[in-house]
This record gives sequence, structure tokens and C-alpha cells, in this order.
Amino acid sequence: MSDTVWVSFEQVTKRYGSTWANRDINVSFAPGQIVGILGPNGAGKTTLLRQLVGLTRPTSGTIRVFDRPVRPGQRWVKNLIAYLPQHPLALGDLTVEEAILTSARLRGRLLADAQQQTRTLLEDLDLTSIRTRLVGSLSGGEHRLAGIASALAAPTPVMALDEPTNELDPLMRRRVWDLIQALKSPDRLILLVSHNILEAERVLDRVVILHQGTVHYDGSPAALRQDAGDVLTVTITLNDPALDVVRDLADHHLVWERQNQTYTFTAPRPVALHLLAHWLKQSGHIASVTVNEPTLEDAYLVLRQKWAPESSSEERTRS
Ligand SMILES: Nc1ncnc2c1ncn2[C@@H]1O[C@H](COP(=O)(O)OP(=O)(O)OP(=O)(O)O)[C@@H](O)[C@H]1O
Repeated sequence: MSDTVWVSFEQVTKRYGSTWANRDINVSFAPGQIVGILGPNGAGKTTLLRQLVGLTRPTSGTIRVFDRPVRPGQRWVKNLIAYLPQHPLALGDLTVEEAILTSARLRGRLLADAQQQTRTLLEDLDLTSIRTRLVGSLSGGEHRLAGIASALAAPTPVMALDEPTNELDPLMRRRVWDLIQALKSPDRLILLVSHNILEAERVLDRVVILHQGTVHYDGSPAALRQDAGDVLTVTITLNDPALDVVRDLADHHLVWERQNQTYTFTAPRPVALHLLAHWLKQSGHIASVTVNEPTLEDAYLVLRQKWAPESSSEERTRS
């Protein structure tokens, strides 16, 4: 990785009344990386990207792209950064094909090249059959795919993708992650916001975690897992709901996911082993148990509990 800084946020703050969407953000990014901007709802992720592309003006602080300060409304930022917004609205009056082609042309591709790239993206993202539909008439997932195709129509040195796989089915999510991974190059910086940490993990070189507008973590996925400490992820399926797993998990202030009678949670190794031993004594109630090393998402949730212990004991719905 190069040490050259391409993008920097210097003391960036954005306030909406009494809400600090971003607060004293100091972070810089070099080319050659795919960086995941993670964090809970309302943490300030979209605000960060919108300020980067000049759609939102910071209350204070400076954002630089290639050393040049970003000011809202300037054209040069758009030529350097392809932006996939969280809720794409632009290009709604164009057909899918026109939207992709127009995006490619606006970023300087010659006509024949833009047409070729449009055909390739229509095929790669299974959009050929709906290429003549208006973007504004598409379903949520189709709309997102059209947005991704437009963002990828002329890859720029910097890409800023807000929730690229939101609303997509599992097959298309995988294709989009593959396309993002294929964009990785020593001459490109990709910043992406995602709640799908499990899938994003495959492509990420670095994670920046925002919490209540501030940077709580900045480092590699491996270091994040290490920071979470010695934890295990346990999945237990009951064949008899009489075993009060929820009470035991809540007693240890743990977060869990439940699907029917299957519970998944991540806990410090001694706590996980203690609970397993306790439950296995009542073995007639248990259909199966698996124990795994934590994923990046598991590690993230453990750290989130440390940062915000007030929300520590809860059932989490599977995304
Ligand atoms: N235009 C706005 N006016 C008022 N408040 C806003 C505005 N935009 C964002 N906020 C507030 O700023 C905070 C950060 O919002 P932001 O959309 O950046 O969060 P996020 O991390 O992207 O959230 P999510 O994961 O839910 O999309 C939130 O409290 C949000 O309600």
C-alpha cells in the first residue's frame, strides 16, 4: 500500500441542530485499499460520504481530495469520485441503459467505449431484460443495481459506495461484491458503507467504525478481531423450549440472534464455555451445538457492546 494520502478529513464536524452527525473526524485514506465505513444506524456514515462528494457542507473542518479542498457544487469532485448514494434519485427519468451510458459519458468515456461498458454491465448485473425500463419505475433491488451499474460505468480513482448491496438478493449481492473486489487496484481507493459486515469482510482491507459521529475504530479487520479479545461464537439449537437460554444470555449481558429455536451469540471464551457446560448438563433439551471463531461481524458486535454497554443485553434480528 502506498503512503500517499488521496483523501483526508481534517477536524470535520457536521451538526444538525443539537445532533452531531460527524464530530471531529480526522482520518485519511491512501490508494490501493477497500475501506469499510461501518457503524450503527445514525452513526454518521452517509454524512461522511456526502461531505466527501460535496453534497453536504461540513459545519467546520476541511476535506481534501488529492490535496484540494472540497467545496459543495464543484464539478471536479464528480470527475474523481463515483458516488453511489444510499437512496439514488438521479437519472429516474432515463431508462436503465440510458442511465448507465449517460454516467459513463459524463465521466469522459468515448461513445463506443461507453456503449461497450454499458453492455457488459447490463449482462454482469442481469439487467439486460429491463434495460428499456425507466429507472424511476424499478423495484428497490433493481434500482440499486442500476445505481451500481451507473457508478461502475466509468470507474474513477476514488469510489464512494453507500450500502452497495442493500435490497439485493443473495446471488446479486455476491456478484456485486465480486465486481467491487475486481475494482481493487493500487491506483484506486474504494470507500464503502455497509451493514452487511459478514459479506463485506471478504473485500475489506481496512475498517473505520463510526459511533455517534466519531471514529471509534480504525484498523485492519484482523486487528479488529484481536481487539474483540478471546471470544467464541456459539450456535445452539434446542429441541425443547423449556431450557431458558434467553435468561442465561441476558444474565451475562450478551447479544443474541434467534431463529425459531436456534440461538447464536458471541461471548468471551470462559463465559461461552461456562454457558455450554451449564446447558449440556441438561442435554435432553439440546438438538445441536456448534462453536466457531468469530467473524468480523461478531467481533464488531462485541466491541459495540463495550462502547455502548447500556444496550448490552438484547435480541438482535438477523439482517
Ligand atoms: N438532513 C438532515 N437533517 C437533520 N438531521 C440529519 C440530516 N441528515 C442526517 N441527520 C442526522 O445525522 C445523524 C447521522 O446520520 P447519517 O445518515 O449520516 O447516519 P448513518 O450512519 O448513515 O445511518 P444509517 O446506517 O441509518 O443510514 C443521524 O442522527 C441523522 O438523523
